[in-house]
Amino acid sequence: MPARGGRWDGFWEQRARQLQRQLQAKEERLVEAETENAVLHLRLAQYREMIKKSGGETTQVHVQCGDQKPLQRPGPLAASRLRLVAQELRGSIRVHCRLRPVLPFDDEFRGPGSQNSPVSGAVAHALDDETILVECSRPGRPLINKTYTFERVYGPAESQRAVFEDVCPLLTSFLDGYDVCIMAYGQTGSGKSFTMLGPRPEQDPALPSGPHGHLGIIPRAAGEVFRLLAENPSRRPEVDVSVVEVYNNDICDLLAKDSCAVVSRAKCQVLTTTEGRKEVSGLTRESVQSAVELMTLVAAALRLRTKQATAVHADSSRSHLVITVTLTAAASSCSTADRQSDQSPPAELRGPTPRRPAPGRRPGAARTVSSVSPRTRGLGQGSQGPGGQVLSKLQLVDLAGSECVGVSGVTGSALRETSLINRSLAALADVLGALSEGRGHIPYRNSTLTHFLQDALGGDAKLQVIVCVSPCQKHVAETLQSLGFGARVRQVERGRPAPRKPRR
Ligand SMILES: Nc1ncnc2c1ncn2[C@@H]1O[C@H](COP(=O)(O)OP(=O)(O)OP(=O)(O)O)[C@@H](O)[C@H]1O
Repeated sequence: MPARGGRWDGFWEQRARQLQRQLQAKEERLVEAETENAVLHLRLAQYREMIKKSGGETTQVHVQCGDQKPLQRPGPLAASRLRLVAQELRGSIRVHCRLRPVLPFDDEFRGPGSQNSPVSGAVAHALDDETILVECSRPGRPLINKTYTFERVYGPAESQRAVFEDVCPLLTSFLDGYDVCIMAYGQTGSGKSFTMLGPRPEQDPALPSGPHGHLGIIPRAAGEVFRLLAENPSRRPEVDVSVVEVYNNDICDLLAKDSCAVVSRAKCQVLTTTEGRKEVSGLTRESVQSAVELMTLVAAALRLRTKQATAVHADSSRSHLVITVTLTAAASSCSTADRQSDQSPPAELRGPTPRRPAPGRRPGAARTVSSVSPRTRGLGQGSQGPGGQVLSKLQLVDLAGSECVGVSGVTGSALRETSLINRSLAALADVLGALSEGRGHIPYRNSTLTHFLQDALGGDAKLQVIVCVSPCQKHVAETLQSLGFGARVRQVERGRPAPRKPRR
């Protein structure tokens, strides 16, 4: 065996790298096999259910005739549950991609680099539910097709409803005590606000009760959370909401009012609690009793959000928007997920243990607006739940868009905004890159955005990233960048969730 030190160091380093690569390849195969196993478990459960419903007749007939029909494709809800199971096996992060349609404004705005390009020509295509293809052409070079796979890919024709259906299982997790973060990422004008909020929600409060086919995830989620809570009022749920924008690296409280009740856009700081969690100091948290109340607050906050027309998008958001819904409720004797559907994954496939509040703990701040004193909410005080109370946080994030300054044509203060947006998004990519490589130091503090979202990015929250992309030729560089970001997020392994601990 070679001696240590001197020229042998290189040998050992090379050997270590080789073994690490082998280990990684084996681990990837293991995760794939476990995911397939989970899918088979669910199919088996579905088949057993079908057999039960048909009194066993179908099986007998199929067995006698040697019927080898392929398994039925699961319905949308079953498919959502399957994706959730796959997420849990992958370590609580899933990445979806949404390709928006070519829109009239794609022809209106032409950046300096796009004069000769076919503006409305779609070069990105959803090949199937999980694959997106981008045609990359460069002058004098052969056309290259690049494909990316995600847990789900939505084509241009897919509805807001279809996108929301995949988010729904995360909302049941939220009610069961898990922290959840749903985040839209993408280039300016790629459809992030449309996906998260719907069209022009600050003008129309986008109340979930109305007949709005275009409602985005946030109003639909508000409706769904309160619908689920109403199913089990004995949990005595309390919901509060805060809305902030991260603008030019500052956190601004969009619900804050001064002593004359005039909106103040107070600036806040990120703090670390004694439990090591990130909270925002002095943040206004309004107690809400219904989805309509929640969305009315959101709509008011959206009117304060910083916007600016650019050459790519006439109504571009210049800040990252984070809506945080906090739920405190008595623990349910059986989880919302269990009650909700007979399509629940087997118990051994469920996710991490939900977080419980420390006795008397109320995260957040001095200016919390709530009708109930935090001291009345200690563990074990709820009369319903044998395990006391659960506390969970749902963060809904509409990021500002990445953009190429040359194409968006911004100047002056907008240029500073753009540069800070791009820097914070680069910091986000760095954090996820560091997490995916399992680095010892994760640079959360390089930007206010990543510091604020630290618990969602590297903690035990269930994180869903929706990468939004434009189909147009003129945006192809940004599209590839966004898809690369999504692919990187998929590499993040945050440890396989532990089985849920029984509640006492
Ligand atoms: N899937 C879609 N179907 C129809 N219209 C869409 C879709 N996605 C986006 N749009 C429209 O495209 C325009 C740009 O979308 P949106 O405002 O969501 O972009 P964005 O990514 O949030 O941009 P920015 O980062 O600049 O704020 C809007 O007019 C929106 O209504």
